[in-house]
Amino acid sequence: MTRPSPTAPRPVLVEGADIQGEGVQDVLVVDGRIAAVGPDAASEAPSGVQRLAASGLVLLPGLVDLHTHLREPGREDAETVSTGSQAAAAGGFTAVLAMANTDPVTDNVEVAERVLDLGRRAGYVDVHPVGAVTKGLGGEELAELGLMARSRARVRVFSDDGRCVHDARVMRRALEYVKSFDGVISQHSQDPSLAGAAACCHEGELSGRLGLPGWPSVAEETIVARDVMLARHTGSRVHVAHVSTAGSVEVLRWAKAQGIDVTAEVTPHHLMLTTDLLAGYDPVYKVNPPLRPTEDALVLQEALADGTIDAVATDHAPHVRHDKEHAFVDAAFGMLGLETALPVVSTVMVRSGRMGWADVARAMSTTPARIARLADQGQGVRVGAPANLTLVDPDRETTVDRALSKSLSRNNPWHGRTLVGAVHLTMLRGRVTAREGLVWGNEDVTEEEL
Ligand SMILES: NC(=O)N[C@@H](CC(=O)O)C(=O)O
Ligand SMILES: [Zn+2]
Ligand SMILES: [Zn+2]
Repeated sequence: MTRPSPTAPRPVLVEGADIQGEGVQDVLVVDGRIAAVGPDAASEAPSGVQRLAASGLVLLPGLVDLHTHLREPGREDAETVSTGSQAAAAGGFTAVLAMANTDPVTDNVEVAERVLDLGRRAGYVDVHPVGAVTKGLGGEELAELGLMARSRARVRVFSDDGRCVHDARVMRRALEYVKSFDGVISQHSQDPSLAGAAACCHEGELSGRLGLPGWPSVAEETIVARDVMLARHTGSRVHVAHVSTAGSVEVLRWAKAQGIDVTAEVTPHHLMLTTDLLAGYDPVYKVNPPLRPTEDALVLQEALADGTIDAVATDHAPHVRHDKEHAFVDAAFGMLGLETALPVVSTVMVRSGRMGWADVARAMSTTPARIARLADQGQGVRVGAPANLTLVDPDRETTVDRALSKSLSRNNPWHGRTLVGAVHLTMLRGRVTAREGLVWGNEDVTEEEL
């Protein structure tokens, strides 16, 4: 296939796609923006327009991931900004928030701008660095929150993810601080005194039987409850990362009813994979927070459908083989997610009738873009919006093959599973970044073209 032009892309006419599942329309893209939607789009198309036959496909606004681990700087053996960005584009994403638990930690302007620049150079998706809440993720001293916010990276999302900001006083001060520039704290909710570093299996009958250290639901729920009260007290925004329990959903539902400014995300794996998978001690299923029982997964699905949970976020967490292939208790926490997120959501939420495609657009694009205050993303399929678009084949079945991933890592819990709904094409500001497993970024462009 000829490579789509990476710069000054040709005008594109997307013909006959079902827009967010709400009706078949043509969409004209000119100069990286949506120029027309509807029956007149074809007649407004300039000569030389590239036609993209899209009948039978669903057109979504480009997906936005609030929670991605890109591992650069520090663990470029597991993932780089470039390889993670390629996986993101292949998965239908046009923007990702890159978590701060890198080495060095993204707790200052220099690292934040470095991640931003690496993302721009790669050119597959917009990469927005998340800033650490505390220096070195140490949980004690606040990081350069204001400086990161005012830097070129315009950081708005702050998180010590991987660790919980467990000191209530530190959390309160962080919330007060980010309020001045409309930032948000994304919390990894895990009370370390209730679920320590060794905790790796949902605490219940199975953890006892398997002899694995238990990670009780209440270790998440007490932090969620505390944080919504701190958000109420400070009038600031708190975001709950990877919600995994029915009790957390109850707290969120209550907090939202009070008007507290809290948002939450759920991962595809917590929607679909459950504790019983740990019975084989396969470390590919070891993740933080742990996979929960079916009852929790069902409540998470309902809460996503009714909006109590605002967004889907991948928590894409690549790890090299020698960190993952250990006895269960010693293996690293985390699993890949960027390339399977849309197919999993399609399978669990759309095929089941729990959500329509417009709901998917909300949970995977519009709302995450709003939470992260991204100006250029999540604006929907409407005239004037930047042409960040994802074409989905809603009926295509694929059996996941970990060897085909763009990620450098292979810790893929979906390997061998058949999912219904696949990403066909991704477009970033009018430029095709992924199509049927092929990806294009700035690295494919010569210096002259740039
Ligand atoms: N989710 C995980 O199990 N691991 C994440 C950290 C995190 O999201 O807490 C990682 O950085 O590997
Ligand atoms: Zn986390
Ligand atoms: Zn994470």
